[in-house]
Amino acid sequence: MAYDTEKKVALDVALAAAHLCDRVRQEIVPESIEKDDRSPVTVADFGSQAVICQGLGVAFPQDPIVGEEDSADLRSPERAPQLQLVTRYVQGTLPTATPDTVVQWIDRGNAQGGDRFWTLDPIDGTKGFLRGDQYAVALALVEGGEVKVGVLACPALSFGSGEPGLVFVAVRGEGASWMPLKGGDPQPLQVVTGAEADGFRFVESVESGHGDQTRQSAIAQAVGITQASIRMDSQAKYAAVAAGQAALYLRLPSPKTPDYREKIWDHAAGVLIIEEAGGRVTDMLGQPLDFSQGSKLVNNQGVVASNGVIHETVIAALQQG
Ligand SMILES: Nc1ncnc2c1ncn2[C@@H]1O[C@H](COP(=O)(O)OS(=O)(=O)O)[C@@H](OP(=O)(O)O)[C@H]1O
Ligand SMILES: [Mg+2]
Ligand SMILES: [Mg+2]
Ligand SMILES: [Mg+2]
Repeated sequence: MAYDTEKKVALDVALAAAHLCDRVRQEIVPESIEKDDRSPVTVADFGSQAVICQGLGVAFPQDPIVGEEDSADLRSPERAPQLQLVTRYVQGTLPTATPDTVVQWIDRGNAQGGDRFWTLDPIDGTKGFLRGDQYAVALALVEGGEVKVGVLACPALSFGSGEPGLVFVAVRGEGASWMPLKGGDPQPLQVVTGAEADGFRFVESVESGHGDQTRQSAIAQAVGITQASIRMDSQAKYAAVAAGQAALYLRLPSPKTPDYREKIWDHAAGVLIIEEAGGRVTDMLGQPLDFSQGSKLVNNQGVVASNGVIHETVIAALQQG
């Protein structure tokens, strides 16, 4: 099968990183460091990026990695205690890790892209991680501008009464599946198509600054979704649509940051998982997301991810107002 090795390696490294994040949250109250853009990062974000970049570097030494984090925020002398703590957690997976190797591994994620590259969000939804809510380790392989492999590990996510901890994986053309993080048989993922729109739910961010919740509710109502939204952090929202828990994920530009361009690592894995589960993902104009322009989706604004069936109706509603 195509991309068999990539899929296996991506799953292995994402699972190792997800266990690291889970351990951090079980064992300490992670402190957040403020980055230059004032967004938070934690020892778990750095540890997750180190573990994944180390593993990808061994398996695919030629592949660039476009990752969210950068070790510059850890290298200053006053951050030495945090770097020690990151190193201790990385040693849980890679016993020979030292502060020096950890920063080198993290900085493998500083690449710009290319024809074939990986994109990594070591913790998507850091605010959710800090709050004790949803977060995801998100890893995707992009080739020729197309996402080919996507993995989302969601340590806090469960369906119904199941135990928390799920992983989602897709390979282009080969479908999408999920399994428990602790192991088990893969189960196919399929978007919801059967019900009438008034039985559908939609998902949106917890953080009001990452979208336009007023407009998102209005659009959902315009397409016949009458129930309140499910608010969830991270690309767990994509997983919810792929698994049929919701029919629609809306992420419209926030009125506070109207010119914001989405980062590729916030979407690549989730997009493929929904597409391979039978759904559709575009920007708010109905155009495909363009992953060939570096670290940002410069050619797109807003994200509409759906079960496919309602997609055109949603885009038409957006064009009306
Ligand atoms: N203004 C604005 N508009 C849209 N998106 C933004 C914005 N600012 C930040 N971000 C990105 O949001 C990522 C988390 O998105 P979520 O949908 O998970 O939001 S939330 O977790 O509910 O807060 C978050 O990813 P992480 O940093 O990995 O958590 C950011 O990349
Ligand atoms: Mg993110
Ligand atoms: Mg992140
Ligand atoms: Mg972040």
